[in-house]
Amino acid sequence: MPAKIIDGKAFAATVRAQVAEHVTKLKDAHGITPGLAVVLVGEDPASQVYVRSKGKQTVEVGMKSVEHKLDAETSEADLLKVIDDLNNDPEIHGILVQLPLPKHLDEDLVINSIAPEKDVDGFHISNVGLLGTGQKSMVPCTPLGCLMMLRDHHGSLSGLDAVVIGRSNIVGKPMAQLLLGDSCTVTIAHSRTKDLADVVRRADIVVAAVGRPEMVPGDWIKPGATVIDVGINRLDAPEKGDGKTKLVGDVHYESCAAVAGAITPVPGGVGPMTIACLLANTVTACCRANGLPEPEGLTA
Ligand SMILES: Nc1nc2c(c(=O)[nH]1)N[C@@H](CN(C=O)c1ccc(C(=O)N[C@@H](CCC(=O)O)C(=O)O)cc1)CN2
Repeated sequence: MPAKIIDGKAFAATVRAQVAEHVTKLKDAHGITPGLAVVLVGEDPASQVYVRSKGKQTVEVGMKSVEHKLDAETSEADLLKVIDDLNNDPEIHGILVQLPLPKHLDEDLVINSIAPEKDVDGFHISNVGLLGTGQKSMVPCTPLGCLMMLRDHHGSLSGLDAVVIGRSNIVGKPMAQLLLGDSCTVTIAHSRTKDLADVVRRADIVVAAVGRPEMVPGDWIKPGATVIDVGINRLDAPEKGDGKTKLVGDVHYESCAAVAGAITPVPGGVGPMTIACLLANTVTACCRANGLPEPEGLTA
């Protein structure tokens, strides 16, 4: 039987609708409008697209959107000043600094200068520690989106064998923590893992987040397993015409879909969930800041 395609685009639309509903309640019952500030340093083309999309979707769900676009040579001191002002702005409940940053800026220092309660990316060391110890935190958006899709597909994840391929701070490590929190047996695999194919073959859930185009072939996948593809790799596609490109994930879609029970496509899988979860995190941060109940089902 062919794999079920987990439609991240449609799922993200339902998350945004839930966010919009909660935003309306916050405005009507409490006169509060959640506010999200996005900071972009430099002109990376992909980052510009993502930041534009974040601003547009923030407004669409009824929240306040603020964008700070700084030039590529911005000094660390100037960037930290922007963040400090946002930390102290009562109308801003969420702050995100788009990554990657230009090389001269210290990413850890910048992220850790965001007030942890406004860190809607969940990258601040305090949030990392809280998540790692099973306490209430802000949860990184991409892994949160993956978790939502997995819970929706499986119901309970308890006792399932999960392999996360990739050990980044943004996806691999928090994804593993979230799966552990849902009582999976978790393995984090990476470029030095021995017998990677055999490790992956044991998994009921495979999350591929290595950033290597189509690295996981179908014969690594256990029949019926769920495959979550976090990779977004742009490749040349001469077959589509001169100068054309295509997006592929970290798994070889056709061969994996032939064996898996369920799979996320690229594009239209995990990617759209990243921004939907950013909006969800902003509402959550706003509720926490105002001592109000958080929306159900939008956090880990
Ligand atoms: N501060 C952050 N920086 C970055 C993050 C992040 O979560 N926080 N993640 C990525 C980029 N990203 C959001 O910022 C992001 C990536 C991809 C998508 C998406 O919807 N992708 C589409 C395809 C888009 C295309 O055509 O290129 C899809 O997969 O369907 C949304 C957000 C790095 N930086």
